[in-house]
Amino acid sequence: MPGTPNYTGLAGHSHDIPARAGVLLVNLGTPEAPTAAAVRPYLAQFLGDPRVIEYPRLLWKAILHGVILRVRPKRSAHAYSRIWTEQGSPLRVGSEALAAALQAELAQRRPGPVRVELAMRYGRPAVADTIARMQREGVRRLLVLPLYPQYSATSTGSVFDAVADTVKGLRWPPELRQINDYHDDPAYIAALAASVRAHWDRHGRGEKLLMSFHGIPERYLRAGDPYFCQCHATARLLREALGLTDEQAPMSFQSRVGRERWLHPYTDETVKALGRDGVKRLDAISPGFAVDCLETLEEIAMQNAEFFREAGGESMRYIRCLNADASHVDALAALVLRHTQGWPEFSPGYDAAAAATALAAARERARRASQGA
Ligand SMILES: C=CC1=C(C)c2cc3[nH]c(cc4nc(cc5[nH]c(cc1n2)c(C)c5CCC(=O)O)C(CCC(=O)O)=C4C)c(C)c3C=C
Ligand SMILES: [Fe+2]
Ligand SMILES: [Fe+2]
Repeated sequence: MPGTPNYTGLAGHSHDIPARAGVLLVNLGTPEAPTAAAVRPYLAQFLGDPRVIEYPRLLWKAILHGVILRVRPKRSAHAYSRIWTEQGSPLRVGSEALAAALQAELAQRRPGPVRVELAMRYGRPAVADTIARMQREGVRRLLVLPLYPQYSATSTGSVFDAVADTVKGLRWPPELRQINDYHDDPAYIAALAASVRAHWDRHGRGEKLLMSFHGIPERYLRAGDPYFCQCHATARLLREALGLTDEQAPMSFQSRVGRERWLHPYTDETVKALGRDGVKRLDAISPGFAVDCLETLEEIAMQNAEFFREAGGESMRYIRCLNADASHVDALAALVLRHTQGWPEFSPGYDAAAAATALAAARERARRASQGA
């Protein structure tokens, strides 16, 4: 029988629940509403993270609270209001849809009780709350999959911090595995290439395909962050899959904040230069984002498309992220299966019926205990 038998005589004790495996998808997080009041606490948590801003702490806290959090929330809220949907923030809606689709796919491919949950690094649902709840519900093995194809200390590394902090506080932490990155995963690259080809079939082919990745300060690259090289590797593999040259498919880095130098070339300068150089129809894709968000829908599809037109281009068409597309779900499911080898819940021969019976019995014992029977 899966799980640890309960020898304690304490009904509802944590041993009493059959073991299950969990997959925790983690994305960046997003404000609760497109308003300055909702954006402020989100930005305070995000920009207060020492993984994101590597700067002398006291000095940075003073700048953050004294200057940035007085100005930026209003500006960001305006940008969010341009992309907000009836269901809420695109990042949340897309991430939830992806988690649900992955849950369904894994349930089909594997016999065991596998739980897929979504947490956010900043805002809600918090990583700590989600892992603690999964633990209470019997998750004894946990795979953490940050929704960042390329590793950066600022994104993936920070997710691992949150996981480590959580595990420290648990009496009985789950067995833990973490996926660092999947920037060169063949199924992921194939899914990206297929999405570009589908776009070409529908809209015709632009003269160039711009691949824009989120930037980070160049200082972090020099300190050893592998992000820049992983972005280059993704870009090269995508070019190869599509049969394009560096010229036909340039890459760039977007979203810089502050005055220091970030990774080059910058996306805004690149689209302006392409427009000036006589490119008329430009395709753009963001292969560093699993799910569409402010940085793709507002910054690329709206802002940079406008920069391109102002510089003389005719139209820049944005190719959406893979979101909950079947090809994306298939790629992530295969990734999960590779990283969970040896876990009984994912292995053929797992007795799902026995686990379900044990779970029902444990629930019944807990119900009786709570009624004082
Ligand atoms: C100022 C430092 C920042 C670093 C370093 C950084 C790295 C980084 N970010 C992402 C992914 C996303 N970032 C998003 C928004 C966003 N990013 C920053 C700043 C840094 N990011 C800010 C201030 C914001 C908030 C919006 C704004 O005020 O401009 C998002 C979108 C969130 C959403 O709600 O839609 C994503 C996704 C990665 C992958 C990364 C390092 C590689
Ligand atoms: Fe960011
Ligand atoms: Fe941005």
